[in-house]
Amino acid sequence: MLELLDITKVYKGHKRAVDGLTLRLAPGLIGLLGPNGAGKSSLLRIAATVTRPTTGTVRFDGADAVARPDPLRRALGYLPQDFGVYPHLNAVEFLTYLAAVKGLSARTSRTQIDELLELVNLTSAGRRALGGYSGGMLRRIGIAQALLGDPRVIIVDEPTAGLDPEERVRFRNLLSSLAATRVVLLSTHIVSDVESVAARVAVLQAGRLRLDGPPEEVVRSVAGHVWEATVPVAAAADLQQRLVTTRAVRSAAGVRLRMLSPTRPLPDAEPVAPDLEDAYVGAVNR
Ligand SMILES: Nc1ncnc2c1ncn2[C@@H]1O[C@H](COP(=O)(O)OP(=O)(O)OP(=O)(O)O)[C@@H](O)[C@H]1O
Repeated sequence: MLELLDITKVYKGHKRAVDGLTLRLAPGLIGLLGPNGAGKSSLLRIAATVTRPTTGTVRFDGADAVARPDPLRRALGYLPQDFGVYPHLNAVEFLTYLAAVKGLSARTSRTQIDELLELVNLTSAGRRALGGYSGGMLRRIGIAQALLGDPRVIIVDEPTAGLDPEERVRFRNLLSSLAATRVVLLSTHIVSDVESVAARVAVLQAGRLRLDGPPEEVVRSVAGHVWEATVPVAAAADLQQRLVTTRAVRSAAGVRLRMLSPTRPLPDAEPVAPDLEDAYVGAVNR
């Protein structure tokens, strides 16, 4: 449905932010994971037709969406990382304005705004000026605006930043249910945002795809390479410098280190089953 084909993005005077990347998206939740600067936002801006790729093609339903972006724009809900609001408008006024920009009729807009405020749990705050909203509330308004017009393609850039744990779970479940019939592309550097809900996980590092597949398959990329050992507190910091560690948990006995290594990294290290966090750390350290 949405295809990003051999996409490269070079900013003036910079290295390649996206480097020859191909991603074909079908309905379902796709988690785009990557550390800061990996190129996630650049790729999402290209997919959302906000930026043009330096080279490469975006296709939507088979048609060129770089040359003719309107069909994709009409089908799209996008939450950019730096989403801003008009502080003097209240939520209903702000969403009404955006609904008009999207071309929704006044009646559809009223119904949808009521439903969306309910969905993001902001009905009672709908008439308050956005300037007085907390970071989490603004994020939820950002999510609501992305869903205006019932888009077939939903692109959300680090949508859980600033949400509290309860809101994160709510939001994960919401996107997961939307993904039953829609393309949902979500970027994050937090593995747990996508771990239980993504049908597909793509790991981006330095503008390139390092891993791409269903979570079970991605996890298999580090099978046999994950180890755990308890080490003295005094030795832990040095070992964490020398080894690729995916977790360090303090206990009464010392520090339980979880490490990635093709061979046993310490004499008393035990092999353990890998998880998505291990696969992610493995891919970005390769
Ligand atoms: N408008 C721009 N002009 C110049 N360089 C840019 C621009 N936008 C991004 N970059 C650079 O491109 C690279 C990728 O940035 P991008 O924001 O796409 O990564 P990211 O994975 O989204 O990271 P983050 O999570 O920190 O936003 C970085 O080196 C960044 O400095």
